[in-house]
Amino acid sequence: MIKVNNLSFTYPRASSPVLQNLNFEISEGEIFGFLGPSGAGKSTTQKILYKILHNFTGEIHIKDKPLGQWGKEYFEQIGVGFELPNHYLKLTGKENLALFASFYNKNRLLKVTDLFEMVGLQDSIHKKVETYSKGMKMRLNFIRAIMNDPDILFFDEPTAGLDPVNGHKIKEYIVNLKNQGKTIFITTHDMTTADEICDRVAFIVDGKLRVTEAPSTLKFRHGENQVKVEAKGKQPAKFPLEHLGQNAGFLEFISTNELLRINTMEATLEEVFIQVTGKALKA
Ligand SMILES: Nc1ncnc2c1ncn2[C@@H]1O[C@H](COP(=O)(O)OP(=O)(O)OP(=O)(O)O)[C@@H](O)[C@H]1O
Repeated sequence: MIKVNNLSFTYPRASSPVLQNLNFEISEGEIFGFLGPSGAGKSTTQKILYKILHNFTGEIHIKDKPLGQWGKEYFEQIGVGFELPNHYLKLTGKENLALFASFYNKNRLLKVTDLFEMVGLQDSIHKKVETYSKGMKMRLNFIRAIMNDPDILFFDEPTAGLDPVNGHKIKEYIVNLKNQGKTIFITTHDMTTADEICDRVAFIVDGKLRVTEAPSTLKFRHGENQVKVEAKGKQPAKFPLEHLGQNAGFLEFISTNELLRINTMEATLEEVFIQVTGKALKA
């Protein structure tokens, strides 16, 4: 769905590139996450993909067509959830969406009342956005991004600054979109969000991609290939995962003790990020 080859980009008047030879692909129906510290180049990459920034080098194909060959019809195919919602505060929620609806082909537009209902804002549809909380603004931002029923969605830090309940809701909506077959590209600092919803993640630091992989694969590869078994009144014991079913020590341990917990010793995504990049993500 999205193919990026050797993408580099330098801001006008900047002395060095902010993106250097990025290569990645995003398949149809996939949630792909760009993880990296502040200033790594996540938003810049997305802005290039949604055609706010031009003059990049390298090749980008969207639905097998070079990005440069897409005209205005491209904006019917994509939806963008910006990091900082830029709503018209003096207008109501409904009026805000109506304004954006005018940019799109009417045939593809989803019903406004359905959208508000979907994110639990039906009671606030006629209220001015200045009265909305941050979580409500983010939900409005979310439905604005999907109102034209696009095939490809870009979300920049979709859960940033949200409380756990609102953050969870946004994650749920994103996963629902994936289940409808949408292709979703998110950027985030938030490892938990990435781990929970992304099919694959790419680590970006200083404009360079380090790894692109499924979170579960990364956590497993960078963890210890062991299980840790905890039992009542016993020191926790570790056993290699390989041939675990034939490991006499493991079998004896689990059959002769009152078990409390068995865990694989996989790394967290945050630990993997630090191992791979040498940097903490919340930099
Ligand atoms: N308009 C601009 N002109 C010049 N440099 C810019 C511009 N916008 C961003 N940059 C620089 O490009 C680099 C990458 O910025 P970008 O916003 O893509 O990072 P990011 O990974 O999205 O960070 P954050 O997580 O803070 O949003 C940073 O060093 C930033 O200062």
